[in-house]
Amino acid sequence: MSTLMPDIANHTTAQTEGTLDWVGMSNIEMPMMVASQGENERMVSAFIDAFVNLKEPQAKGIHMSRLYLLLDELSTSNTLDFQSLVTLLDGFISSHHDLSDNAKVQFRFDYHLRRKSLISGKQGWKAYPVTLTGRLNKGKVDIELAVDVRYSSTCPCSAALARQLIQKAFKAKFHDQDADLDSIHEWLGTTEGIVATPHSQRSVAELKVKLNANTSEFPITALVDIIEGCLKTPVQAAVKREDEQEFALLNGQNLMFCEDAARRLQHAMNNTAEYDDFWLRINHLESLHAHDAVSITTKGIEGGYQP
Ligand SMILES: Nc1nc2c(ncn2[C@@H]2O[C@H](COP(=O)(O)OP(=O)(O)OP(=O)(O)O)[C@@H](O)[C@H]2O)c(=O)[nH]1
Repeated sequence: MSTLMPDIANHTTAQTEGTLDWVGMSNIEMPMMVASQGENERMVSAFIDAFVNLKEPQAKGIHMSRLYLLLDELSTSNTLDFQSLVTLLDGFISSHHDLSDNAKVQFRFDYHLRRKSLISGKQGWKAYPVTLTGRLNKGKVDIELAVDVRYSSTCPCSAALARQLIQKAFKAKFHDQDADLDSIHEWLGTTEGIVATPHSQRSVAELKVKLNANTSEFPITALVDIIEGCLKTPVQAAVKREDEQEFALLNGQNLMFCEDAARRLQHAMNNTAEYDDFWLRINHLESLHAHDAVSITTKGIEGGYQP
């Protein structure tokens, strides 16, 4: 059947000759079974980019269907883990012999985890955006895992300014009185007492790590735990009032600029030996400004991630 059909990719030459760095498909939607350390294998709905280079200047084009069908095979008959990702990249290149010697693939999906409330013992789902990227460049495999974690950050400068206003209001109210404990206590529970509150904002920590060849399942939960453990104020799922009060306390005790958050995460990652390299970006989606406060850093190894 297919011999009767014109085969442009095989039987014509390029209108204009030239090699291309990447050719492929973007935003392919497929379910994928993902293997993540400590979790049962889980189906996710992935958006996939698949590319090979075109090293033959006269060839009309690559064979998109071959990349697609290799992804489809992974989706229907296999699990996405470190080894199957490497095999997929090998398949991209071996299905394009003479045309390609580099390949890359990226899977973007939300990975859901059950997370506990702070105090009440309730649980709820949180969705973590995950990006898995594999590259096979001149025979060298490079597998990278990235995860975004949302959290709350309260501005230390704003908190200090608010405290100053509270002190001022206190002096104005009680300067000419012998303050008794009960009336101060009552006054502190009013908006005249706590006359100002610091601004805080929803914030996003983006963390990318290079996985080494000993990896099998992806360490998604481990990365989320590192980020949430060091920043202390991740956004919550199920929240009762006691959880909200604890969250307010955690915010008050973890005042941070974007520099503070980046240094905390940098410190935590430097104390973790498992990853060959890391890159992180902290985004504070300011409520004081209409723009974001951002800090970026890396492990700082030679030939590694660039900030
Ligand atoms: N290379 C290329 N293919 C495209 C593009 N847009 C759509 N296609 C289509 O992708 C389809 C699949 O291409 P191939 O993989 O070469 O399909 P095929 O010839 O049936 O498959 P093989 O026999 O394995 O080569 C073709 O129908 C192309 O027309 C494009 O921009 N570039």
